Amino acid sequence: MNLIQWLKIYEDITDSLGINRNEDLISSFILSNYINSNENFLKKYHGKNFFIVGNGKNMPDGLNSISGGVVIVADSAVTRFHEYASIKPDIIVTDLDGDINLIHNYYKNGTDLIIHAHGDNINKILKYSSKFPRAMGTTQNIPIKNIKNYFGFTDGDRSAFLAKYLNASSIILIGFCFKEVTIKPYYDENSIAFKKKKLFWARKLLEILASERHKKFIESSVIEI
Ligand SMILES: Nc1ncnc2c1ncn2[C@@H]1O[C@H](COP(=O)(O)OP(=O)(O)OP(=O)(O)O)[C@@H](O)[C@H]1O
Ligand SMILES: Nc1nc2c(c(=O)[nH]1)N=C(CO)CN2
Repeated sequence: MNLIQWLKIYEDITDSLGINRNEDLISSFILSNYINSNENFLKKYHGKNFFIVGNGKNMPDGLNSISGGVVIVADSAVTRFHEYASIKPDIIVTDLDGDINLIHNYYKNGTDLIIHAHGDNINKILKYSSKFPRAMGTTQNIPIKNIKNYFGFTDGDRSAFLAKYLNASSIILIGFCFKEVTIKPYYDENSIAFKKKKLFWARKLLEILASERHKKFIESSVIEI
């Protein structure tokens, strides 16, 4: 995928979800003031095997498959990852929606952080991003200054696109369940419907990524793409 192809998909996603693309852009400019200006710290991950941990119900079933490699935990998946896994994530990819104290504790202990800017997390960026000065920033819109676009939409599929960008030897998805969304306590009917649409796009994007890697996308608690 290249940026032009991504921006076409992004247009389809934002149209289908009713997302304002200008607000996404404004959010990136705000985030760019708070964080690291380069991605050099990512070099150490080049060419490795990657395990991406999502927040599907089936996540605990897949955690045993992690052996060596780089572990990326997607946002709120950090809560059950902390409960069930005895290792620390190498990277957390977040739109600052997950447990901030837990994310900050991992960060203080060396976990790298990729913060995603979008139009619906501007308040969280203003409130929390100064706690993470060595984090990298991403956008789903046009990249600007120190804010990159590695492609992808939800924290989970964006993590997989980051692994692809880092030339991953293998990408294993754990805790990706497309049959049933994981409901957070504060979700109402509208947010459940919104989340289902997001997950639809996450799956579509992961299928595209799998086909770029000449892999067949087969749903299970451990998916290799
Ligand atoms: N069944 C599932 N329910 C929720 N997330 C899932 C599921 N299966 C896989 N995931 C992946 O886990 C990632 C982390 O979950 P999380 O609940 O933090 O979602 P999110 O992307 O931050 O969405 P939102 O900000 O809308 O809550 C998601 O981005 C998604 O890609
Ligand atoms: N504008 C906007 N962009 C997003 C959103 C969202 O709620 N609003 N959620 C995402 C992943 O969960 C990714 N991108």
